[in-house]
Amino acid sequence: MSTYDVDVAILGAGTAGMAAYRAAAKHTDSIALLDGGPLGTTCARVGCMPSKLLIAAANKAHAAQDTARFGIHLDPPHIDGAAVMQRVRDERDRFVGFVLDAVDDFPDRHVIREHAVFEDDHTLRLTSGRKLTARAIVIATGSHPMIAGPIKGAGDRLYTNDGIFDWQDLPESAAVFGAGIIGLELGQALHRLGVRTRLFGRNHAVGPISDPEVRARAGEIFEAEFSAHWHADSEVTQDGDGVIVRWSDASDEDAPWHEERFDCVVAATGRAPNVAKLGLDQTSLPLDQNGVPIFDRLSMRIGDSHIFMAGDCGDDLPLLHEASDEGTMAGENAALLPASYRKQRRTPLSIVFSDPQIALIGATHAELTESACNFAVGSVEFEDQGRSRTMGLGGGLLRIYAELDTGRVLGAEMAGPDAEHIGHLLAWAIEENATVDRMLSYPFYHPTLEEGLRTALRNTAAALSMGPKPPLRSIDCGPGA
Ligand SMILES: Cc1cc2nc3c(=O)[nH]c(=O)nc-3n(C[C@H](O)[C@H](O)[C@H](O)COP(=O)(O)OP(=O)(O)OC[C@H]3O[C@@H](n4cnc5c(N)ncnc54)[C@H](O)[C@@H]3O)c2cc1C
Ligand SMILES: NC(=O)c1ccc[n+]([C@@H]2O[C@H](COP(=O)([O-])OP(=O)(O)OC[C@H]3O[C@@H](n4cnc5c(N)ncnc54)[C@H](O)[C@@H]3O)[C@@H](O)[C@H]2O)c1
Repeated sequence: MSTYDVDVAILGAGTAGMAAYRAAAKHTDSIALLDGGPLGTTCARVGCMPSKLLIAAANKAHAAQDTARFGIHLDPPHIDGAAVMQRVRDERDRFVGFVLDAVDDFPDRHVIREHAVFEDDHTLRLTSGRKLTARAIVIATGSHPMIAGPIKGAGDRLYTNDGIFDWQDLPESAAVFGAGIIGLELGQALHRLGVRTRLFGRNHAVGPISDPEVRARAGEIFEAEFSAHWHADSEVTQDGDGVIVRWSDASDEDAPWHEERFDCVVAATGRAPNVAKLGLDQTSLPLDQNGVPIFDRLSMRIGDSHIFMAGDCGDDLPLLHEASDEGTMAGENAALLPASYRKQRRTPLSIVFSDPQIALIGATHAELTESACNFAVGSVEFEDQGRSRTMGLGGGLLRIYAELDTGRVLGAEMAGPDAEHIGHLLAWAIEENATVDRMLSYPFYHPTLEEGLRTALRNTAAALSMGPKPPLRSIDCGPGA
């Protein structure tokens, strides 16, 4: 007979927590899924889905303004900001509804609508003051936007992803801080929706790109479309119902300072795991310098304890599909303790839904360089690539990294058209341990963007001394291949 109130307690009913719940429920009926916050998941409420809805509207507006070069002349489109935001909210609410229905399907006895903090390794204190003991625990508490430095000066004109999808209308102007994934996606979307936008980054980051050549190419394409400063010093002050931003180029101490007024600041300056308020200091868990428990990413177990991490709170790969995988592993292992299984992780894949899209697949350029791995690089530029050119999709760069001697594809970074699809093809091939030679044996249709992938593979084979360099633009495979 158990001495604990429940077998498995799960802190957080987001993507990771719900996956943990489903996995644990296959093995035990004694579960508490705890969450006192709004249900619906970060992904559906304030993350992946509403951001992609905003981007979809922005890309429609952009396409409607970009027809003249095809010989099609339209009146400039009228962007009805209130209607744009109405669709974002309506569709977002639909996605949130799907999640709420899923939670409604969980037995009431399993769901406790309260937050929890640790009193000791097995005891949780709930918001109501009630205590709950658990044999095993999964921490799946997510993350929150980090606000630090000059942007605090924006006062109540500061927005994060937690607030902007509830806007009733689009602002006239916005200063977007952070040129990471969220900043690029939202900054470009606001610009395309007619919002006067300026993007301020740090340390020359362009999304998550680590390859200097891909980063330079992406930066050049974005800068040609909207105002972006990849390494800016800035000062922000609230000015009535707006903000004044002063900025200069941080790479040059003699650079002049500029000043511009905006309706608001959108902060996309990184996210921090929700661990600080969990009372982890009351436990025996090992913590890293940021206070995040140190766990094994193949089992999600913290040391040899009965406590597991899952999702964004682990500060590892804060992406939806990773949160789901981690939740499943953590929930199953929590229920099966003392058995705890280690599982291979999937090939890393990260996609930014900007235009050009960005994809990082497998090992990054930075990881390979730091590990002193012997690798060769082959690339393709999409500016003159047949399909990209016919569709007017614009340029971009794909660079593929392959192991010397074996020809095994290790990774790739891309900023270019339809990187979401080419990224998947590469990730699936890496998952199968494919070599460049093997990938070149796959079929490629003409004229497609995938022919650009083939050109990059042929160039990689040449760089490995495993094949001839293709003729310029791979003309032997068709025009613009
Ligand atoms: C703007 C934006 C866009 C994104 N777009 C993408 C994308 O396109 N693709 C992609 O793969 N990823 C994307 N992400 C990342 C993705 O949304 C996250 O990786 C994922 O939602 C993390 O899920 P989670 O379960 O860890 O956290 P969450 O879904 O945030 O769940 C955490 C839950 O824990 C609860 N909680 C917190 N503290 C406690 C406590 N003490 N006790 C009990 N419960 C607690 C919270 O209330 C919350 O419900 C995006 C993120 C953002 C912000
Ligand atoms: N398409 C997707 O998969 C997707 C989309 C959005 C978010 N996400 C997830 O959410 C996470 C968080 O996204 P994010 O964009 O907030 O973080 P991020 O870490 O990608 O980027 C934050 C950027 O802000 C910069 N920065 C910090 N302080 C600054 C300041 N004061 N001024 C200017 N720049 C500053 C940082 O140098 C960094 O480049 C991502 O890591 C990602 O995993 C994924």
